Amino acid sequence: MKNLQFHYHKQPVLQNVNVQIELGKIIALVGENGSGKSTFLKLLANLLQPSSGQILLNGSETTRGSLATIAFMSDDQRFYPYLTGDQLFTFFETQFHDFQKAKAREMANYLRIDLTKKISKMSKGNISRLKLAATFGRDASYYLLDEPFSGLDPLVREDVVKSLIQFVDLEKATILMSTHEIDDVSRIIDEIMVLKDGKIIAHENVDDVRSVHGMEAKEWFRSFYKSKGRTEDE
Ligand SMILES: Nc1ncnc2c1ncn2[C@@H]1O[C@H](COP(=O)(O)OP(=O)(O)OP(=O)(O)O)[C@@H](O)[C@H]1O
Repeated sequence: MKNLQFHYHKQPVLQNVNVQIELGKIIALVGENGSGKSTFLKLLANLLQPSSGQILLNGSETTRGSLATIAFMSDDQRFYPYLTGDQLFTFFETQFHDFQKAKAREMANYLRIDLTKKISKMSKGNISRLKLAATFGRDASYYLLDEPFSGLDPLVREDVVKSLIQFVDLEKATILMSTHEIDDVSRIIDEIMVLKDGKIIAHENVDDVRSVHGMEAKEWFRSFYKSKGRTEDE
């Protein structure tokens, strides 16, 4: 991303965002409510257009065509309510050439989802799990996940986090996920990106955080965010 800006009507939401996302990484996108995480992911997924600046994928600007390499999981809970899980997978097969029903079913099975049930009758946590199986059923290069753990209880989150590693070829793909649950993902992430008031205020490699600051990602994030808040408020 080069000098990316985004406004909703006249309200600036993202300002001067310059980041580079490499393949083969798991990245946590963190920041408080309203900091712009969903907007950022939607811009990357080409679902919103930047007000100015550029999003480059392998050196070229993203287009509708490049969506083929990007699998986006939204945090919208109103998700195809009239379909069953199985029908959803059949629909996804018609929408995405890289969708593999067998892979999606395997992940759904691992996450213990009843695919014969209508989505409108599923709990919030089960809808999140189904959305994950549908997203990772695709063979994409970039998986953009908006709050993938919303509605999941802590025990299930552990399984979900494990499945991320199991069902993605991390030699070839990147997972960028917004989360409020940094504790859950701190064991698997390579990088942490911090958004505050529409600006990326840090983008750190977790190994560097350990070696330079002598802290785990979650401790570093807490102390960093607090100190940033104080400096800006003063
Ligand atoms: N459709 C919209 N129209 C107008 N403003 C919007 C719209 N969607 C989001 N916003 C505003 O953009 C800003 C960033 O919202 P966004 O949803 O990207 O933040 P977020 O970090 O994902 O928040 P949360 O953690 O609560 O999901 C907020 O001020 C929000 O009110």
